[in-house]
Amino acid sequence: MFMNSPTDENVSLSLTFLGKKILRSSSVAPALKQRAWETAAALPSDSDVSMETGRRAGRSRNSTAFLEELPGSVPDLREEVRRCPPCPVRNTHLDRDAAPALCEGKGSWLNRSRTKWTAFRQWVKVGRRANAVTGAREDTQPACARPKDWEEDGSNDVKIFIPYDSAKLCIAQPMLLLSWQITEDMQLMKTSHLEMVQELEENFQMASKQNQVPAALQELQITRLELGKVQEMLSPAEPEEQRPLVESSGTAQVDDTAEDLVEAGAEGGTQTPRGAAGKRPLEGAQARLENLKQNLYKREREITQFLQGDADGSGQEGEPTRQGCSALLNAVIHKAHCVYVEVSEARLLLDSMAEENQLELDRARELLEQLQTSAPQHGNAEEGTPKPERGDTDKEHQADLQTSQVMLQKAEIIHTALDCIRRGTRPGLDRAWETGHSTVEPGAEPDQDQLQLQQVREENKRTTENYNSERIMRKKYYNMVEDMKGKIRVFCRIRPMNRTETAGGSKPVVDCVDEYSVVVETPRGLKEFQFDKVFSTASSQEEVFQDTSRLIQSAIDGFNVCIFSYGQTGSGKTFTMVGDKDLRNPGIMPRAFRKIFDLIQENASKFDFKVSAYMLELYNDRLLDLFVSPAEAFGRKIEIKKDKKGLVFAQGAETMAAGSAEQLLALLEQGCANRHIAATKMNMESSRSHLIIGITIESTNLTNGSVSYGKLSLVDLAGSERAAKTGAKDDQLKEANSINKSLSALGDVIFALSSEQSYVPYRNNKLTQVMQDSLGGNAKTLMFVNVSPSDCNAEETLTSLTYATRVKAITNSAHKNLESKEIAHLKEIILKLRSGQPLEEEV
Ligand SMILES: Nc1ncnc2c1ncn2[C@@H]1O[C@H](COP(=O)(O)OP(=O)(O)OP(=O)(O)O)[C@@H](O)[C@H]1O
Repeated sequence: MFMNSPTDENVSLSLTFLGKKILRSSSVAPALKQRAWETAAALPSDSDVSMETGRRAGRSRNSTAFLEELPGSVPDLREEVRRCPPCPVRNTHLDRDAAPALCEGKGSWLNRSRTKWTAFRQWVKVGRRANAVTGAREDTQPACARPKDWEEDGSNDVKIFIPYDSAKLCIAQPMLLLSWQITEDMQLMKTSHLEMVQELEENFQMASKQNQVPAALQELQITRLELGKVQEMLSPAEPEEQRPLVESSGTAQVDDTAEDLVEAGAEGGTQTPRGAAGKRPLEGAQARLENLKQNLYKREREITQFLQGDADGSGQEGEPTRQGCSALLNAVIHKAHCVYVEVSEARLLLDSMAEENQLELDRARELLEQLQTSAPQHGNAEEGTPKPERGDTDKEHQADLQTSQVMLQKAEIIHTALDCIRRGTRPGLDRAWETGHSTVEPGAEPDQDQLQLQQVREENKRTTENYNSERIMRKKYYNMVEDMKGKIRVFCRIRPMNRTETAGGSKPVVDCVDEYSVVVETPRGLKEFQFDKVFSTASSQEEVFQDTSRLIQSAIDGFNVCIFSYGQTGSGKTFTMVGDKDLRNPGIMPRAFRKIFDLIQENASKFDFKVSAYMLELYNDRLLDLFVSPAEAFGRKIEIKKDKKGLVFAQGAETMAAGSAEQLLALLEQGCANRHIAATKMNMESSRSHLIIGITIESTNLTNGSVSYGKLSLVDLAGSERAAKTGAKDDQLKEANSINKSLSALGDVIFALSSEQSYVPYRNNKLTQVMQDSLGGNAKTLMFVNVSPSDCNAEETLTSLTYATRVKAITNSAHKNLESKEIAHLKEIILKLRSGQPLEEEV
């Protein structure tokens, strides 16, 4: 290729060729290829080079920078070409001179090409070597200056003729040249990297050497601080001058010198002059530690002396302060008491030590008593025996006395210490010190502070008791007022844990705080509920009934009374209302029957009573009469109606008269036998229906003839249940759905009543229809909310208690169902006329 016009582009192309890039064949005219390779070494001036560089930078700054940086890049080569004399490979004549054999056709094409290429490279090297010899810098005049005639030519265009076959090699050679150059460059880079790494290592070593001393000092400073803290802990009442030097030297002095540290470690805490700088810092720290150890031993000795009653050294220098010892001793005894309480082995050990000590104490006291009473009797010595010298005997006796006193003191101190540890009480050593006694009895008179503390404690106790009793009274009166207002009363009963729950690893989470409050442990903390009465797991059936009996009196007096139990399945509703299966623990119903007839008996001289009862169950949304056989019951249609006074009655159900409690009990047993009961996962005898017993008590006042109608409704609701928990399937699932539906309807009624809504949805379910006169009606109502104590039922328990809290808000309007004598007489006449009976003439 030949470029006559040295445009930038052409220069670029030709230099690119020289600079190890292969020319693109498309830019080479085929005709020219045939002739020769011609390179226009444009030899641009410096300004041209900079212009060129700038333009390229505009196009691709990164690539340009890269080319300019690498040896053999475009500017490099340009410079090289500029410095060197024209290439001698101008034409094939050179070939002829250099290797005539080749020119004469000897040698292969490849050999000839190689020779020419070698000549070209030698020409390039000449320029480099010349540069190296003169040490010329790039910006100075090149050592291998251009021949003068060349400059005189005034032509910058130098034509380099490369034979075509050489050019072919040139096309191949740049690759070799490139790889060679890259290898060389990489070698250079590697060398420089190694140098850099070495330099960095040296720097790092120097820096770490510089840092080493401060780091060590810092470490030692921290050690000193820690030691200072240890000493502080060990000697709370230590005199000022014994405090660790660290306090005075400050905490952030990282640049402390080794001398400072030696100072800190000086023996006995006294300062060593700064001149003692030959010691190493660690030695100073060790000395300090040694000093601390010595202090600790000293303290231990002092305390031991103190405990042994060796107060002889009082007033001596270095004696521990009384407060310090007392505080420390208290702390030790407190810790020992904690261990005694918590570790059974320690308890055993201390108890056995106390027993041994007691024996020792008794022995020591006995011995001392003997010695005190048996003073040496010099005159009574038996005849014939040599009389000891009076002075010797006295001395011996005195010595024995002293020894036994010491023994007693020792035993008493140990006794005090053991007693304090066992009881966790503060030793009365301060008082012993003050009074000069070395021993203090466990029951020793407390000091003024203790007396005050005792008084405050007792006062607190009294105040708490007063508060509690007042709180209970307040609740009681509040309930009475609520009762008078007609509020439904709610009792809560917690049943005991059953075997399944205990075996399953459940734990109780429900507890009664007092007789009006119950708390449930929930994941979010304790939740407290207040009721008119709370019965704990320990409450008996009798106790539960006692609070209920007042209502039975109301029924006798002509009020409409309803007692019902509500709660999760298996929570103890039937147990509360009916009792256990064989009625060894009768519940409210049998007890109520007895109570009715007891009261009737009591009032027999004033009233005439008639008692009748019906017994229904609501099973799968059907009301069934329990006084007839199940088969017959399914054939009957029972409807809930209301009389003129708003009292509910069951039309179509048998009503049985009862003249005694036994008759009523028999009826109850008969009814319960007909009731639907089945075993579920939650309860072996789960009631699958709601049980409703209505007992009507008609009482006629024998004095004025007035008649009152009291009604006692006793309802044992079926338990709310989750099918998954009870394992209910098929028929049981149907039963459970019906139970839940009716309870939900009851919930709606309770919600409407408690929120005083104008419409109460009694008619939505047969259960709510039956209970209409008990909830919000003309009744005194008592609800039992039965709960399980177990954590596995905690969710249901919370639901039940929340439900029951709502019920408490409902107000009934209870009033006596009373008729005057006249009305009663007129009613009787109407009945007789209707039935066609003759009317008796009144006298
Ligand atoms: N206070 C209690 N003391 C001793 N045992 C009790 C107590 N309460 C309940 N139980 C026992 O727990 C079991 C379940 O009680 P109960 O049948 O009364 O539950 P329930 O609430 O009526 O259940 P369901 O709604 O399924 O009929 C019974 O064996 C019962 O004897």
